[in-house]
Amino acid sequence: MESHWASIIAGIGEDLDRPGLKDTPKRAAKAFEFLTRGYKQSVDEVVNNALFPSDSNEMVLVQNIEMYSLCEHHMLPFIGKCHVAYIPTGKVLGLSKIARLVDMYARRLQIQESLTTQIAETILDVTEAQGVGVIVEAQHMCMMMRGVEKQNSLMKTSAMLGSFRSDQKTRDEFLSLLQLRQ
Ligand SMILES: Nc1nc2c(ncn2[C@@H]2O[C@H](COP(=O)(O)OP(=O)(O)OP(=O)(O)O)[C@@H](O)[C@H]2O)c(=O)[nH]1
Ligand SMILES: [Zn+2]
Repeated sequence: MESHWASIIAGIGEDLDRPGLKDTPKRAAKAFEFLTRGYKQSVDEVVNNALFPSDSNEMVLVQNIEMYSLCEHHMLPFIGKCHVAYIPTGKVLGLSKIARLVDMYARRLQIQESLTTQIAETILDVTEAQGVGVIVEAQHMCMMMRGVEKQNSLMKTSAMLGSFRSDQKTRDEFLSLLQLRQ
């Protein structure tokens, strides 16, 4: 990646030998490795068996998980929040693991719709929940810094699985819990 960053810097007409840019290809390569580190993670490793028996069958919501991703079209950041809810059936997932799973998928090249679905399907798969609801709201730098240059548009996507899809009351409970506190 380092040599490719050097070509990009040369490509924009910059002087690779100027002192300020001397280590930039190396830094940029390292930064991009970090920004896409989700490719090196797996669900099993992230979850680390942190599933705990519980007889709760009430909704669990983790709200406002901050999220940084890169759009797969321009490789520019999209930044926002993710809200994840599920209804357990006998076991609950370690709280931090929900945020770690969000990060694992966010730290890849993504479109927001796929990111949302991947998070929801994984939580359903891991917890064997009765249902899962995921909402992502994000601002896309490719729409702000360039292109159509809209500073205030917010993209909201949702994925509703199981009872969150089939049962209107569950869906309503999710949305009202979300509104209790922003
Ligand atoms: N659906 C969806 N579209 C996205 C996402 N991130 C970026 N895009 C869009 O991907 C599209 C790519 O369109 P193209 O016409 O191929 O590329 P472009 O010429 O750079 O498009 P503009 O952004 O309109 O200048 C744009 O409309 C982006 O807004 C995302 O997460 N979901
Ligand atoms: Zn984009």
